[in-house]
Order: sequence, then C-alpha cells, then structure tokens
Amino acid sequence: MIGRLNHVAIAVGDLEKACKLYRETMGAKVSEPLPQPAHGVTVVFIELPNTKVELLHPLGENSPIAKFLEKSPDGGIHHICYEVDDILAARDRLKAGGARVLGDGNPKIGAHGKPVLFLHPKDFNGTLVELEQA
Ligand SMILES: C[C@@H](C(=O)O)C(=O)SCCNC(=O)CCNC(=O)[C@H](O)C(C)(C)COP(=O)(O)OP(=O)(O)OC[C@H]1O[C@@H](n2cnc3c(N)ncnc32)[C@H](O)[C@@H]1OP(=O)(O)O
Ligand SMILES: [Co+2]
Repeated sequence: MIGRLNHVAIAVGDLEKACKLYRETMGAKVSEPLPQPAHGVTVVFIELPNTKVELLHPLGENSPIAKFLEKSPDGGIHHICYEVDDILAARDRLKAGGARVLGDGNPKIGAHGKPVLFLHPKDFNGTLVELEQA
C-alpha cells in the first residue's frame, strides 16, 4: 500500500542556521521558508535527487513540534512521509489494523498542496508517520 518516500522531516530550533548548513556546507538546493499556519510550522524543503528533507520550525502558539523541541533543543528527526495513492482507503485500512490516526481523522492539505494525515508514533516503532496522497 505505501509507495515512495516523499520526505524525512527534521525539527530544528534555529531555522536560518539549519538552512545555511544544508545550502553552504552540504551543497544542497534549499527552498525559502514556507509558513504553514494550518500545521503550526514553517517548513523548508531541501531537494535531493531521489527525495526531500523537510526542515520544521514551530509557528504560532500551539505548534505540534514545540514539545519535541523542548525535549531535544538541538533538533532531531521528527517524521517520515510516505506517499499513498488513495489516502482515505489507506486511512481506513490502517485504522482497521489498530493504528491511531492523529487529529480529527480527516486529511488536511499539506505543504505540497496535497492531502496529508499523521499516524501515532507509538503505533509505528516510535516513528511519527505522515501519509501524503501521491
Ligand atoms: C506541513 C506538513 C507537510 O509535510 O506537508 C508537516 O509535515 S506538518 C508537521 C507537524 N505536524 C505534526 O506533527 C502533526 C501530528 N503530530 C501530533 O499530533 C503530535 O506532535 C503528536 C505526535 C501526537 C505528539 O504530540 P505531543 O508532543 O503533544 O505529545 P507528547 O509529548 O505527549 O508525546 C507522546 C509520546 O510520543 C512521543 N513523540 C512525540 N512526538 C514524536 C515524534 N515526532 N517522533 C517520535 N515520538 C514522538 C513522545 O516522546 C511521547 O512519548 P513518551 O510518552 O514515551 O515520552
Ligand atoms: Co511533513
């Protein structure tokens, strides 16, 4: 059911410093910061030949990554995003298998303009999983 790896997300406390690290030291193609108010984060995409890395920085009062950064102020890998062909079919299959879908269970539009959902890290070996409709 799951398809391509869309991105790996890294939460960072200092977005400018992280962008500079990837652009200058790592020599990567780094986007401008894109505020995502519906998700409580600002994202930066780093385009690699075969996938993307998403840098995440908290936005607004109730950012879902605030606690994560409190626990790991230097940042860390926050989630992994897999593509699926049909996000509602994927959600229903995962729920039937006992996985917890986060939020109200309905997809939101993600940073690529496509529907996304998140699955509880405790149901996936301690890894927060994002699904994005391909
Ligand atoms: C724009 C979009 C896109 O790409 O298109 C995005 O990616 S938006 C990316 C940002 N959006 C999201 O992350 C939305 C989904 N996330 C959430 O709903 C939340 O962050 C949760 C995953 C439910 C965590 O919430 P919160 O930090 O308030 O809960 P908590 O601290 O009580 O955590 C409960 C337990 O899960 C663990 N935990 C928390 N966040 C984790 C993570 N990212 N990876 C692995 N484990 C994690 C905690 O250590 C704790 O374990 P212990 O109990 O063992 O200590
Ligand atoms: Co993401």
